[in-house]
Amino acid sequence: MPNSNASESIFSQLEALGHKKVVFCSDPDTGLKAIIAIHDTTLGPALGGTRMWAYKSEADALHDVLRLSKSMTYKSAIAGLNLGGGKAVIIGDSHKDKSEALLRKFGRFIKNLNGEFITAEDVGTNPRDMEYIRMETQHVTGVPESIGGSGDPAPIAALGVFMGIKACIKELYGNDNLAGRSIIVQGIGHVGENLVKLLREENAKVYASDINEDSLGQIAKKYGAEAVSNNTIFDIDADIYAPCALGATVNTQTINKLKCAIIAGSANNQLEDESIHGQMLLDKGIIFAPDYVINAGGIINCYSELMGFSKKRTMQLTENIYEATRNVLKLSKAENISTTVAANKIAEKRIADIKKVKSTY
Ligand SMILES: NC(=O)c1ccc[n+]([C@@H]2O[C@H](COP(=O)([O-])OP(=O)(O)OC[C@H]3O[C@@H](n4cnc5c(N)ncnc54)[C@H](O)[C@@H]3O)[C@@H](O)[C@H]2O)c1
Repeated sequence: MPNSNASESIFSQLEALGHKKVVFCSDPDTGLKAIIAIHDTTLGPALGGTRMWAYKSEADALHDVLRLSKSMTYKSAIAGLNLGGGKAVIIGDSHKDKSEALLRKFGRFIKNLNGEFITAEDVGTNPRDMEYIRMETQHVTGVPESIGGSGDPAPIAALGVFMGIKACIKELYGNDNLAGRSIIVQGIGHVGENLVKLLREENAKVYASDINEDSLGQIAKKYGAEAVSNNTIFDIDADIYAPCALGATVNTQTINKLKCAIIAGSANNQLEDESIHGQMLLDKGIIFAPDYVINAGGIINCYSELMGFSKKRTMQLTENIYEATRNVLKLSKAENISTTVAANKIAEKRIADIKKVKSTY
């Protein structure tokens, strides 16, 4: 998790990122220490996951929740959802410090926000935890399917990434057929495996890598992908690199090695430095599908759960990621700006436009 600038005042941090509200939740009885950050609610209630992490300091936890909640505003805006951006962090070790009482107490804090913030699972939390939160508040998504939830978001997230990849292929080659195209998928976890399946169904050549060699071997065999070592992926001459494991894998060192023409994957915050590496990719002519644009399937799944949409409607909304990605690539080309800057501009324009709509009571 990124380190904070602890010396900066809390209000100047909120002002710098444009947050409207931050709630500190403290309950010594259950050991709960949590921060809920609401970045923007122009488009709708602020939705974002609850991350449980053993932060080194409270300042680091605040820094993380502010950064993550802002990116949720942009993710929902560009996906065309009527949701604002928010996020919560619970400070603690998810393996040792989690309890029913802690999660239910946290649910009470969410309840007190009267729907301004809605949560979901994230790093360190799971559907069972959401079930506990649900015992205290309606304002939670990602509960198990058996109690009316939308279930595992990974297949939907993978579909969104797949549509984003197709949009990039279309931009470069004039058609979006993946047959015969080659792609490196780094990280064959929940999203990565579903992505490999979709790619292989369209006869793309898939190079798969993962640090977990056992599951890599099994998954590669199951879908007819070629298993490759994580150390060699940047030497492979493939059309597309799909980071589906960790953030910051796109940096000065890897950009200089990379042979691919397109980067498009599910991992959050793929660029080590958004402005430096976004510009580097633009200069090198590598198409970068901004992660928050193409990995929006997870939030679309949550939105569908809230709205009571069918699976079919969820898939349709996710398929719109194709058009959203095309629009980003077109603006990037027209204005010679990085795709990240282009995506931010589109998201900010939608928020500004809807703010005007909402000015009439
Ligand atoms: N699950 C979702 O719905 C969803 C939605 C949006 C974005 N994302 C993002 O997509 C990424 C993957 O999510 P997931 O749910 O599939 O996670 P996951 O934990 O199921 O899978 C991650 C995989 O990456 C592998 N991995 C870890 N470090 C690696 C490395 N250095 N090199 C190669 N492989 C490595 C792990 O072994 C694991 O198999 C994450 O960044 C996540 O934040 C996930």
